[in-house]
Amino acid sequence: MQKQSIAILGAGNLGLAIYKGLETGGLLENNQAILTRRDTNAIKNVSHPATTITSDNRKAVEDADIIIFAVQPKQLKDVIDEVKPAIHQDKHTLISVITAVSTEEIEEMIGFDLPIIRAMPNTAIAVGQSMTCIACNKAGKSKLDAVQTIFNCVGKTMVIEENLMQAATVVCASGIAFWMRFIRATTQGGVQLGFDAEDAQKIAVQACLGAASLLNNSESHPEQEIDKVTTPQGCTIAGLNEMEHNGLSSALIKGLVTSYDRINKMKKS
Ligand SMILES: NC(=O)C1=CN([C@@H]2O[C@H](COP(=O)(O)OP(=O)(O)OC[C@H]3O[C@@H](n4cnc5c(N)ncnc54)[C@H](OP(=O)(O)O)[C@@H]3O)[C@@H](O)[C@H]2O)C=CC1
Ligand SMILES: O=C(O)[C@@H]1CCC=N1
Repeated sequence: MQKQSIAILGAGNLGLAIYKGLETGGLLENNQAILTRRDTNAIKNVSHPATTITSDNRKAVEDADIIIFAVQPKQLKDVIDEVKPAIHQDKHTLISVITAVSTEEIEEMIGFDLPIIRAMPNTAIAVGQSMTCIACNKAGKSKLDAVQTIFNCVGKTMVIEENLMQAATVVCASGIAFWMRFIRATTQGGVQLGFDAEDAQKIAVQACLGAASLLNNSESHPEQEIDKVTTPQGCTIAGLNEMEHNGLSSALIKGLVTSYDRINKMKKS
């Protein structure tokens, strides 16, 4: 890939996680990163020499080829108004990781056609394990491969239709929080059964990783793997059925749908 400057406008939780991913994925060896936020003192533990930290969004855009918008949804319009004069159709590729804002809405805010990619990574991007769902506007199709190459360095990618971006936000991005709660609850159970918290968490994390790897490394289905664990009249089926009597699968599905519906409300507010 030809040397490029990547500006992340809004180096908060996700913006910094993306930056860390670019660093650990080796993308800063040949490329430059520019990080912005208003309170630049809050950007900690950034020492890679190929990095500039600034609160000047417009200068960042002038100096960048790829611009990643990573501010909160309500902050986007002001940021776009600020940087619009520095955006050039033939120079810039815009990537937005912002929830509930379509490529069409971004195009309208900017006022002219240019490549816009919506990417929905998750915070595991910091450790190179994101799933990043990607969609684009018409002009963005020519940049899709290049953007996918970047996100492939920090996990896996899936190109999707933009109308699935809301579902991707819930399953992929919010998914990190949902799995964390599952791991935490397992840890709490482990503590009640006798492990100290540190050991209980280690076991919960490795069991979670193991379950994911079983599916990741084969064509298997979760129920096939469950059948291999559940000895007749054994402890696993007893525990699993108790969880289902208490609505485990139903609670998860309802939670996903509630998150999805919340995005619709964010769109209207
Ligand atoms: N967190 C996550 O896991 C995910 C988040 N997203 C989306 O990513 C976006 C960011 O989320 P998240 O990182 O959690 O939010 P944060 O609030 O942590 O980050 C937003 C950052 O934007 C900065 N910011 C605000 N206004 C400006 C401005 N005018 N110029 C430059 N920087 C500015 C803020 O810093 P300061 O106030 O100092 O300027 C802040 O650091 C959201 O749209 C969210 O929907 C998507 C997927 C996952
Ligand atoms: O909670 C949120 O709204 C954002 C989007 C997905 C993860 N964090």
